[in-house]
Amino acid sequence: MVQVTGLRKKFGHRIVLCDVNFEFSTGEVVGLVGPNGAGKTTIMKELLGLLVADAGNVQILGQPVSVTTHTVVTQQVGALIERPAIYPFLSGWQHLQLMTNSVEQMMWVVQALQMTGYIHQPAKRYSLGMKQKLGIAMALVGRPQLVILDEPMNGLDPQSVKRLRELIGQLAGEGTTFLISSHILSELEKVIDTVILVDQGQVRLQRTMAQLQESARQSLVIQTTENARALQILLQADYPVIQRGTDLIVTASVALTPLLRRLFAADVQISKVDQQREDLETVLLRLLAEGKA
Ligand SMILES: Nc1ncnc2c1ncn2[C@@H]1O[C@H](COP(=O)(O)OP(=O)(O)OP(=O)(O)O)[C@@H](O)[C@H]1O
Repeated sequence: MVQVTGLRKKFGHRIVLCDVNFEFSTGEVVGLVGPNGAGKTTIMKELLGLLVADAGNVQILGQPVSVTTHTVVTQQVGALIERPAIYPFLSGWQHLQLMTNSVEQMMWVVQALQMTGYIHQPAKRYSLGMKQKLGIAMALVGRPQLVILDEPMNGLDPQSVKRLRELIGQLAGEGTTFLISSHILSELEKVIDTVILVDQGQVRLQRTMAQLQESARQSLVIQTTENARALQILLQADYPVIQRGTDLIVTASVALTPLLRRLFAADVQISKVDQQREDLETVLLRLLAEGKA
């Protein structure tokens, strides 16, 4: 669906993208993540042919994209980059009419994003979240094959975030491909299949969620009535254990029974045992730090 090779971009003397390469397939939901200023929005703008590239190629559905060649973008791609472009005196409905002739599709998206109550009001009366939903609706209403969303959860209430997540899942199930940037990794990880991590204008890693889950470290959280003694027993037995507040954390995947047996043998009372797995944010931060090291 999307293929990016050797993409480079400078703003003045500042290198913002240096040799960006990635690709993904039809039906994938791809998360584009990275620190502030990493280059995510610049990559999205390059994909849409909105910025001149200094070098490299972008192809969508096998067709080249640049500032002068973007037929495939106008026909097959829906996008919301930074803030939605909204005309204050037009209603939400009139904005949707700019994107499609299909009343059926307009009704579908208004209902799906729960915008029925205000869709006929002038957009100047919309709140930040209402404008954001309109921007998302405009990206989706033409039922494009590829949808590019830059921080789509910005300004949305929890119910709308959930609704958007369900909608992305439903459309992806029907074959729509998504590229979504977000800093809310806890939300993003619920919907994406693949992560592309960008830092300082380079792709640091591209992994499927299944691969990341495999590399997520497990830890064991234990609470006892005598943490100091329990800590000593576990350290003596060479367990990698630290104390954090009232928790003892064993920072590796270990067999539970022998560990508990040691504590029972010393008459330590255990009040909680919990297996935890690193979330997406922790795994990515760790992989990024390991890569830099
Ligand atoms: N029009 C521009 N002129 C000059 N510098 C720019 C311009 N647009 C972006 N930059 C710079 O390019 C770098 C990458 O910006 P970009 O917006 O792509 O980052 P980002 O990963 O989307 O960040 P954020 O998560 O904060 O949105 C930043 O250092 C930014 O200051």
